[in-house]
Amino acid sequence: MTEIIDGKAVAKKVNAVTAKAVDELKQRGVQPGIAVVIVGADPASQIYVRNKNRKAQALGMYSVVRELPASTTQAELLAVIAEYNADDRIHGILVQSPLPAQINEPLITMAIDPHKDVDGFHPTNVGKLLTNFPGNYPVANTPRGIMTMLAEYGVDPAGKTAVVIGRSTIVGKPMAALLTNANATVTIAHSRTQNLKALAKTADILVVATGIAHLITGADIKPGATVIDVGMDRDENGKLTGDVDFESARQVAGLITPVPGGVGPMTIATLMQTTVELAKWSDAE
Ligand SMILES: Nc1nc(=O)c2c([nH]1)NC[C@@H]1CN(c3ccc(C(=O)N[C@@H](CCC(=O)O)C(=O)O)cc3)C=[N+]21
Ligand SMILES: [Mg+2]
Repeated sequence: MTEIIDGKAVAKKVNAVTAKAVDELKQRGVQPGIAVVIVGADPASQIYVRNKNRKAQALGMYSVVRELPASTTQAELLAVIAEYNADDRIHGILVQSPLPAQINEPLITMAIDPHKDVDGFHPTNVGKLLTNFPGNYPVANTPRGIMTMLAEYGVDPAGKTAVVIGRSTIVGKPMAALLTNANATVTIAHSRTQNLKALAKTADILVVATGIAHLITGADIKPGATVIDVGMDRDENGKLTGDVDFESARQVAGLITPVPGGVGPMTIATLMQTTVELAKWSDAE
């Protein structure tokens, strides 16, 4: 029997723990704060930013959204980051991607104080993840949220064959690192991978983050596998859909995330969790 992983329900559990942690920090005089910076008026980005802001406020955090025009220069954006790096009310800084062409995205990532890097994209934090460094540091929220869902549904990656389709800095690479650190045997596949679908079918844990709607179908899935769909694609009718063809995949998978209601809500919940952790760690310093 296939079980559907309820990302909304797991997110709710995570958010309940976060709300308690916010209260505890507030009693010590610290209100966790997040700054989200958005450059340009991409409507999809604006919706995510609004959702993040609403969730942060609902959890009792301090939340600011800075909307900058699409014409913002590299220097102007760097100045905004410097401002939040120096602002003691802000523990997490998120610069929403994508950024306009005139902005050098890696340089922006590097400009964020690694202790305020709520996305976990700064090379210092990526390096710590890759080296399985001890101690506290932020880790990319989408893959981390996926690890939380796996744990919640009793999926232990140790010894399992995992295939991650997608090699982005945001999802694929940190996902592979987390699964490797959890003792899975991990392959990263991508658009140039030969025999991609045959490879996918070897996976006990299959994570699909390609941006190609319904790339993976039931025929490409090992019976009983855990299938995690990171896709946020639009179908012919403009409806949100995943990289996995849910209807055929659910006939074969053991566990599967839906889109919407899977990875997305967990990303936001984990972002809030990370913000509170950054506040806690900075308070302990
Ligand atoms: N620096 C940065 N960090 C990010 O974390 C980041 C980013 N840039 N740029 C854009 C992407 C996208 N993203 C999503 C988060 C939650 C949902 C989400 O909650 N989705 C819901 C439904 C959304 C809907 O219905 O439209 C779901 O899947 O159920 C989606 C997308 C974070 N991103
Ligand atoms: Mg989802």
